[in-house]
Amino acid sequence: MKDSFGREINYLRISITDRCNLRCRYCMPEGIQQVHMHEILSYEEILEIAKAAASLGITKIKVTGGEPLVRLGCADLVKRLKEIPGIEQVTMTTNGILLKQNLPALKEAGIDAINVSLDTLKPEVFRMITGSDRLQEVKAGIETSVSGGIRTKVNTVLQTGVNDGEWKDLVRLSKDLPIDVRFIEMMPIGYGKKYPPVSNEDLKKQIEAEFGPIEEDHRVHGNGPAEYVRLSGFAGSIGFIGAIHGKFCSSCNRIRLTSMGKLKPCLCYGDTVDLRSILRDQNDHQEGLKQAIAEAITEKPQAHCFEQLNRITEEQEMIEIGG
Ligand SMILES: Nc1nc2c(ncn2[C@@H]2O[C@H](COP(=O)(O)OP(=O)(O)OP(=O)(O)O)[C@@H](O)[C@H]2O)c(=O)[nH]1
Ligand SMILES: C[S@@+](CC[C@H](N)C(=O)[O-])C[C@H]1O[C@@H](n2cnc3c(N)ncnc32)[C@H](O)[C@@H]1O
Ligand code: SF4
Ligand code: SF4
Repeated sequence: MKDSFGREINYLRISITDRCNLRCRYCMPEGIQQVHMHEILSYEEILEIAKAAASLGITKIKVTGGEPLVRLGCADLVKRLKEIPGIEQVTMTTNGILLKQNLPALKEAGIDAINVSLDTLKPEVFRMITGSDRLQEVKAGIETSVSGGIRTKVNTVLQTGVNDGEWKDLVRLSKDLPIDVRFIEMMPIGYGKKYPPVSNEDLKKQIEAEFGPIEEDHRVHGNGPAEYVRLSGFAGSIGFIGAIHGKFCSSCNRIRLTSMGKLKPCLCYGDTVDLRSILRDQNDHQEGLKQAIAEAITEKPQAHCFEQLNRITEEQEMIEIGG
């Protein structure tokens, strides 16, 4: 279905938990206040919502978190999402810690692609950013995903004075392996407000100066907002998610579901439509859900206002929204 600005909305991001086994400094350094499991949508409820969304034209689903792989049964959910008529792709964004052990089940479930967040290749910087010593597990997750034949991308958020000196090594990850390395500009949501974004436009120039001419890559790499370039002799591509310096809202194609059943039309604003109450209080779930999802799509704002911090109304942390 189209929103009121003519954008086709075909991509639903589902946060299946707001718990996480890392404590990234720009996302949730203290961990979330745990809510009772009853507050969180059950897998059955998520599937009902996905079914209603598919009937309105959603064809692509991203499973995210918190950390999606800390919730038991995640691979089975992927399998059941893929069985919904109209759903063409189910992909996942993960911190990679539990990926290696979950890969067989995810493959079996038919996962279409996996994005792994990795901001640094240095154990001491990993510890500083995430509060954890589990860098090797993340790397093993990426390697297992690639060698298992899954389309794999790496998500990196650069921070000045922390990991911005590592961009060359991170770019090189895609030299020999067919993975896309994507640089995401920090967004002023939650703790992200404390850290200014490193400009992807400047980074592109630095990459070109170091690795030679970049060529735009128009092949389809996923369903998200990244722009891709190719470097001569590289197996994978480099992607840029320039939320601040390369605003992409005019081509937005998505809505987001939080783990507590709130449907968010836009990352930047706090407005939501409550789907959980429809599931728990109404009889004809599918009809109620369809109406509510259509309402959220219709009310989708034209663009974010990250350049004017006082206009941002989202008060949740990124861990609750799912990125
Ligand atoms: N501003 C903005 N940022 C987004 C949006 N969608 C994704 N992002 C950012 O891009 C990051 C990476 O998203 P991913 O979960 O890896 O997935 P994706 O890039 O949307 O999708 P694929 O390319 O299909 O894998 C997110 O964590 C956000 O930081 C969006 O709608 N608006
Ligand atoms: C919120 S996490 C959820 C999935 C999973 N735990 C992970 O880390 O991939 C999804 C993505 O959001 C990114 N992210 C978190 N806070 C951000 C912020 N303020 N600005 C930009 N990206 C952010 C993370 O780097 C990660 O790639
Ligand atoms: S970015 Fe992902 S891994 Fe890091 S704290 Fe947030 S949800 Fe957890
Ligand atoms: S900030 Fe809002 S409108 Fe812009 S791309 Fe993200 S969700 Fe879409």
